[in-house]
Amino acid sequence: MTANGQVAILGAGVMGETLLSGLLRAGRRPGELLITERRAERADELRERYGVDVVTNIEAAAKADTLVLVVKPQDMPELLKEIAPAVRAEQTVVSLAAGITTGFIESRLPEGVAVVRVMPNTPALVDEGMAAISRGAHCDESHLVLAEGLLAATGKVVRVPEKQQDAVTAISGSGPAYIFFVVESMIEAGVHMGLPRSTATELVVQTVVGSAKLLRETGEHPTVLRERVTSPGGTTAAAVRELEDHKVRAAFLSAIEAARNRSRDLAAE
Ligand SMILES: NC(=O)C1=CN([C@@H]2O[C@H](COP(=O)(O)OP(=O)(O)OC[C@H]3O[C@@H](n4cnc5c(N)ncnc54)[C@H](O)[C@@H]3O)[C@@H](O)[C@H]2O)C=CC1
Ligand SMILES: O=C(O)[C@@H]1CCC=N1
Repeated sequence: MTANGQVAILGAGVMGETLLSGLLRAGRRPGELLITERRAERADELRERYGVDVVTNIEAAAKADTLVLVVKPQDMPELLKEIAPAVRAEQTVVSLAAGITTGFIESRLPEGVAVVRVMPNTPALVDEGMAAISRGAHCDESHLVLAEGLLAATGKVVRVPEKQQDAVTAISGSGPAYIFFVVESMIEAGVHMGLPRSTATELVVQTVVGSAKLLRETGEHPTVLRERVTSPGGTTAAAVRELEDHKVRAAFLSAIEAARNRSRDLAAE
């Protein structure tokens, strides 16, 4: 048993499985983990794949020391109503749901329960996740350390004030989707110009991985790195001019603000 005791993941969809598999890769034993899942066939699939016990939400709330809530924001009220009678003040509740505040969760659980809000992202599946955590009203350092221990299994973790979580959700939570959108667009451009799809895909994926490593390993500002690619009067300058003409920078700003606003609205649904 680790210092965190037993961890239950309530809702084992895309993000629940991502966390589950990361914790197992990081050395947690299947016996330290429990999952709950509304879809029976999905529960069977995960039990078989990972050797973890599948229990009901009430059983998870009664047994586990840490409850990680990974259902959709819209399913959160029902889940909290179901587990509230079994939750105790000595447990830690960790929520990965976009837009759901710690206050929303605290008001639906017994008084005094520590709630940590987390915004993870899917690169956690390959241990390159980015997670931001925020404390609720009843958290102390030990609860944040516990949440960091869970998320550090699959990548980087930073602490942010909760008021920044909607912006974080719009940047790193949804962020992988923007990158994949750019990747799709670049591959399509290659295909339009006659490259075989497999060649275009290999070129684009390695370019994205290489560019990400260059950013991380040099610590250089992206503008500096972009300027180094941009020869005077050359190909990159021609391309960047088109991106500016099509207001791609403004489109990113609007898109990311829309994601932030959507995160703010989710708790009200
Ligand atoms: N997919 C992503 O990239 C990210 C997702 N999140 C958050 O993670 C949460 C889950 O998202 P996904 O995994 O993408 O959704 P998903 O739909 O793949 O997974 C949710 C799972 O919860 C199950 N579920 C629903 N109600 C339940 C209940 N009462 N008891 C037990 N299981 C229940 C569903 O059957 C489903 O398998 C959301 O709140 C989302 O905001 C956060 C960051 C990134
Ligand atoms: O799209 C969503 O609502 C979730 C939260 C961040 C990424 N996926």
